[in-house]
Amino acid sequence: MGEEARVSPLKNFVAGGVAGACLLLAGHPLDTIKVRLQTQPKAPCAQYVLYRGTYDCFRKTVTKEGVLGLYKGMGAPLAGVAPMMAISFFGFGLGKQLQQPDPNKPLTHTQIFLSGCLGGVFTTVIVAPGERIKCLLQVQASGGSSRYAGPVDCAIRLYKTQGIRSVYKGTVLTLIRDVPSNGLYFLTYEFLKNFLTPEGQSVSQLSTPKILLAGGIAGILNWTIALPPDVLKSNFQTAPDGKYRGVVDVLRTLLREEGPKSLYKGFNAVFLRAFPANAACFLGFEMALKGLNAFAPSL
Ligand SMILES: CC(=O)O[C@H](CC(=O)[O-])C[N+](C)(C)C
Repeated sequence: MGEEARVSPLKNFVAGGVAGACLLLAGHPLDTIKVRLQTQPKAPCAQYVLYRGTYDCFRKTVTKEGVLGLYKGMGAPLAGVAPMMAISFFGFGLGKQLQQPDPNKPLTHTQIFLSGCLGGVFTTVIVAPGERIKCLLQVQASGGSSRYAGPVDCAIRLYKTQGIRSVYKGTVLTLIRDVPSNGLYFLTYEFLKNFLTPEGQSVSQLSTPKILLAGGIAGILNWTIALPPDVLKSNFQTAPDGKYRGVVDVLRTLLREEGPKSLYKGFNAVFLRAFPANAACFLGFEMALKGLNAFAPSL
């Protein structure tokens, strides 16, 4: 695919951390809205619905909790998203390196997709507990209760009451969400980078607007397949213990109670966030990588 430079999983790791910080700063407010919409209690009739949509949720959150309300639950992701993206980019780089013994031989689309999937497998170790804690905090804030004082308190209480299984509740759904979507994410970005590079130029010279465009579209496509399992995951991770017997049970219950449209709950918030957050993410990655290539070329 016209990739020229030697892939360094280590550089990918560091630059991926920077990418994660950019992703979070640009995207967390809309993530809060997404989780609140996805998990709001089912109302007996339209009149009693807590949030009528993305804008209504945004307005009510800001009115009731101030702008900082949109950044609720950011403690866990702050400690989680930068490492998560670092691991994701590392796994992607490692997957590429393992499949590309000769750096001059371009990888196929399938190989790039599989490299991205590897990143998704690696990240689940920290994403599953991070998402469990983040979703519980986001939902408790919208429900008006304050059972957990913060991410650390939440993690300790989950662990103390039901052990590590409770902290890792939702792991299978996290894998279902993140493995294929990670593959599509990186494949889309690499494909668009090559597609947008003018004939005879190097992909490493791609302009900032084109990087933003490729990153934004990669984010959108990633969420197109990640959203249905994400809805199931958010509901499963925030449900009282024993409410669902497993992954299939959440799916069946949601389809029975709210219909197939419920699998795309939070659609507007997700897609409003996906473009800017992932555009910022890939721009952060490319800038950090450039810096590393200049200051630590042998890393
Ligand atoms: C589904 C998801 O978490 O996507 C990440 C980007 C985002 O918008 O949060 C990227 N990645 C698939 C690499 C985890």
